[in-house]
Amino acid sequence: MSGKVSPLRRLLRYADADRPQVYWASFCSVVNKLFDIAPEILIGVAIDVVVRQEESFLASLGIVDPVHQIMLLGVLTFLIWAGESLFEYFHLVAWRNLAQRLQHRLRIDAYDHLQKQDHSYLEQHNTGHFVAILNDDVNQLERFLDGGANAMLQVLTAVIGVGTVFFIINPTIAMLAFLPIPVIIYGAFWFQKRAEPRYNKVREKVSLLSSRLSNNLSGVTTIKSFTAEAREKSRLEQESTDYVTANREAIAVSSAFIPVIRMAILTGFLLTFCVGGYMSLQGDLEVGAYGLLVFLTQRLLWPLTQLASTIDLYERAMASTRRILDVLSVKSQLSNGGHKLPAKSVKGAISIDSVSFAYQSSRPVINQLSLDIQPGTTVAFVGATGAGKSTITKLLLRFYDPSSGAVKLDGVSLTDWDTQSLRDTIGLVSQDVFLFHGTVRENIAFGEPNASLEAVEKAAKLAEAHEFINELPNGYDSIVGERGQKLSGGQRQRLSIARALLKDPRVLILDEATSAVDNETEAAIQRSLTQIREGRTLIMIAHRLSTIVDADQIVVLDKGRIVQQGTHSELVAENGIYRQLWDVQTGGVA
Ligand SMILES: Nc1ncnc2c1ncn2[C@@H]1O[C@H](COP(=O)(O)OP(=O)(O)OP(=O)(O)O)[C@@H](O)[C@H]1O
Repeated sequence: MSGKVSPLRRLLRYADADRPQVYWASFCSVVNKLFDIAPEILIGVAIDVVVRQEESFLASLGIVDPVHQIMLLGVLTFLIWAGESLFEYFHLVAWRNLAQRLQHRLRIDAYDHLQKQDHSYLEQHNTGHFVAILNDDVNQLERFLDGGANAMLQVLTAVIGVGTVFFIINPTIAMLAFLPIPVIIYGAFWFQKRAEPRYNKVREKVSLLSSRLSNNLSGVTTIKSFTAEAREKSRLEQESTDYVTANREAIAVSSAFIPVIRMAILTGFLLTFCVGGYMSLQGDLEVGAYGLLVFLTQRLLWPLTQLASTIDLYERAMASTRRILDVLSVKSQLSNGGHKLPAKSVKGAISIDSVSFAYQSSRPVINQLSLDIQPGTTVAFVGATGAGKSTITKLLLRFYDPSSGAVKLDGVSLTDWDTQSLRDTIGLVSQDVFLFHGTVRENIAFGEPNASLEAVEKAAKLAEAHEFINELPNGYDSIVGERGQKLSGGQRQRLSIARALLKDPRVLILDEATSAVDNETEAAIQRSLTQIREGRTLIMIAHRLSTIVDADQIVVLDKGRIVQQGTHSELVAENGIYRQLWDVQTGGVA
C-alpha cells in the first residue's frame, strides 16, 4: 500500500499546496541562523581591531580610526541582533502555522477518507486504532513541524555557513574542526536505523492502548455489572506496560546518541583549540582569527548535539506520518457506479438475482438467493437468528457487494448506482440504534438538518415518539446524551424510526425496529404503519410475527436461503418453519 516511498517524500507530496509556506518558513530559519552565527564573527573582528588597530581587517576596508571601527561593530551588532530576533519571530510563526494547517488538513482528510471506507476494511480494526491515528499520530507530526524541521535546517545552515568562513580563514583548522562531522552523521544514520523500528512499535502500542481505553469506556456498564473492574484494570495495565516498554527500548537508543556525539564534538573542539593556539603562538594565525575560529567551532559543533533529539522527533513523526498516509491511501473495493437519480424519482423495485455472499470467504451467509420486491409493497424477512436477514439489508445499502449474483434497484444493479444517491433512497432503522450526542430534534433531523420543527414533530408522531418527547424536561431540545444513553431502549428506537421517516425514503428498512418498545406502543406504531407504508417499499425484519402479519410478502430464511415465501395466511396454512414459529408465539392460535 505505502510501497517503498519514504514517509517524508509522501508527506511532501501530500503538502504540495503548502509549498510556498514551506519555502518561506525554511527561508526564515536559514536567515535566522545566519544572523545567529554573525555575532561570533564580529567578536573575532573586534579582537582584531583591539590587537592590530590601524592594521586591522576593518582598517584595510578604509575605516582607519579604531574608535570608528568599534562603533561600526556596535552598530552592526545591533542590526544583526534585531534581524535575528525578527526572523526568529517569522520562522516560529511560519512553522507553527504550517504545522497547524497541515495537522488540520491531515486529520480532516483522514477522517473523511475513513468514513467513506468499506465496512470490510473498518471491521478489521478497532475504533481506538483509528482514534490513535487521527489524534496521536497527527499530533506527533505537528510537534515535529513546530520545532524539529526548523532545528534540522538550522543545523545544516550552521555547518555550511560556519564551514565557509572556516575555509576562507584557515583551511587546515577547518579540516580539523570538521573531522567529527562524518562521525556525527554516521552516528545519526546508525541511530536512525535502530530508532525507526522501535518508534513504529511505540505507535502500534499506542493504538492498542487507545483501542482498549475506548472499548472499556464505552463498555463500562458491562464491566460494572460483571464486577470486572479489577480484571479490566490489569488488562489495561498490561497494554500500558507494553507501551512503556516499547518507549523504553526507543529511549535506550536515543539516549545513547548524545554522549557519543559529545565526545566526537570534543575532539573537533580540542583540535581547533590546541592547533589554532599553537599556530597563533607561532605567528601563523592572527589573534582575531584564532578567537573567531574557537567561537565558531562552538557554533558549528554544539548544535549537532541537538541533532539527536531532532532526529528522535523526526523518527517519531515519520512513524506517525506513515500510519496517517497509509490510511489515506486505502482504496475502496466498492467502485462507485455513475447512476445518479433524485431520491424522490426512485420507484423502489428491488430484485435480488441469485445472490451469494460471505463475510469470510470460507463461510457463506447468503446462498443463491433470488427475490423480487414490487415497488410500494411490504416484505418481511423472518427466520432464526443468524439466518442472514440483516445481511440482506446491508447488501441493499451496498455496505458490501455480493460474491456472485446481483442486487438491483429499479432494474439497475447497485454496482451501477452512485452510492450516495442509492443510500439517499433508502431509510434504515437498524437493530443497534445509534444516537448522536445532541438534542432530540437534532437527532431526528440527522438526515435533514434543515427540517422545520413541524416536519420533525410529524415524523415523531408517526413513530409514536411525540408524547414522550414532550414529557422530557426540555421537549425537543432535550439532550439525549452520548449514544442516547439518557433515553430508554424503546425511546431510542422510536427516535430512530422518526429519523428514518423524516428522510421520507422510497425504500424503508425496519430491522427489529420495535423490539424494545412495549406492546401498547408497538400496537400504536403498527397503526401508523398504514401511513408509513404509503408510497414506499417497506422491508421489515421481525422476530415477533404479530408485527408482520399484514405484509404483502413474508420470506422465511434459513442459513441464507429462502425456505418459504407467501402471505401470512398462506404460510400458516403450510406445515413449515413459519407455522411452527407462529404456533410457538401464539400458543397455537391462528
Ligand atoms: N460483519 C460481519 N463479519 C463477519 N460475520 C458476520 C458479520 N455480520 C454478520 N455476520 C455473520 O453472518 C451471519 C448472518 O448474520 P445476520 O446479522 O445477517 O443475521 P440475522 O438473520 O439478521 O440475525 P438476527 O436475527 O440475530 O439479527 C451470522 O452468522 C453472523 O455471525
